[in-house]
Amino acid sequence: MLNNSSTNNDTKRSENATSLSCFADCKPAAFELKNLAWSPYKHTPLLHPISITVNPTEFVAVVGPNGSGKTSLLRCLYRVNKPSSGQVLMDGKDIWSLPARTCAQRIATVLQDTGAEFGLSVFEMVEIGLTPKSTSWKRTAEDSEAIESVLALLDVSHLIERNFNALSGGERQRVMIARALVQGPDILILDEPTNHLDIRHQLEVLELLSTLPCTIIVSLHDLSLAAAYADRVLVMKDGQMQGYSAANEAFTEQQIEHVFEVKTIIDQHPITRRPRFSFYTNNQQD
Ligand SMILES: Nc1ncnc2c1ncn2[C@@H]1O[C@H](COP(=O)(O)OP(=O)(O)OP(=O)(O)O)[C@@H](O)[C@H]1O
Repeated sequence: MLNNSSTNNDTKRSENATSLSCFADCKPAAFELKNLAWSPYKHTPLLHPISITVNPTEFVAVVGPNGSGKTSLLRCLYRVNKPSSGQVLMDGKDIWSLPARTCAQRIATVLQDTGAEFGLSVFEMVEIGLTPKSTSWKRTAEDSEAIESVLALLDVSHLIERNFNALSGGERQRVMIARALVQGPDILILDEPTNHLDIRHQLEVLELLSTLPCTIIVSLHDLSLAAAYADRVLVMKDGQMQGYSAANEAFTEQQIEHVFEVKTIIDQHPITRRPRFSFYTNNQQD
């Protein structure tokens, strides 16, 4: 977490960075959203002005109900949704003033619902992650080694020769995360990466992400995971920012009722000491 365990996080991150050669040149990016607003319509705003900063190596979780604007916001950050007003600055430069290739080299994404990919194998799918930074068409021994390392980290080495299209949803998701990691990005943006994962893999993936040396912005539906692994949490509702604070201060029972329209009891997990959420509806009260 941001305040009380930043030293532990830094140690874990640097240990992991040394074990992943693809992050050897990582220069974690700072992001600044300056009154960023977006809408596909002229007069109806979908994302209302948001101003936040994300520091290099920070892990930011974006949470909010369905339709609150999480994906729209992430699409602004990886240069797909052009702001209607305001700016997204990466290391002080407006991403729309930078060459697309620079953004593609520095930013890796893991998006929802990856479609069919022309019958490529798992190895070939992950190899695509090397494209933004590659200077030659020829695959080197280091490239193959990097691909094998990220597949091992995501627990999908055994699928290396399998057809990507024939994988389960959770297996595909882990392969797509491996593809983003092999790029060795300076900023990693993930849209609901734990959606198809079983509980063990949800925890393992979040734990892995929290050790990476790059800046991370991830949308999550699971508030426990956001509270457990993020440094800061951005809470969204109806396209508006409701709060942006350290993960251990991000959630209160009143705020969850306001944003998610459910009741909650928040206490402390007896083992991990992290916030534990027990949700219920009005109908479930005695
Ligand atoms: N290109 C678009 N054109 C029109 N409406 C859009 C477009 N993109 C998003 N929206 C609308 O903006 C709102 C926010 O959508 P968004 O996908 O950002 O929400 P979300 O918080 O990611 O939701 P979920 O949790 O369901 O994935 C929704 O009402 C959606 O229909």
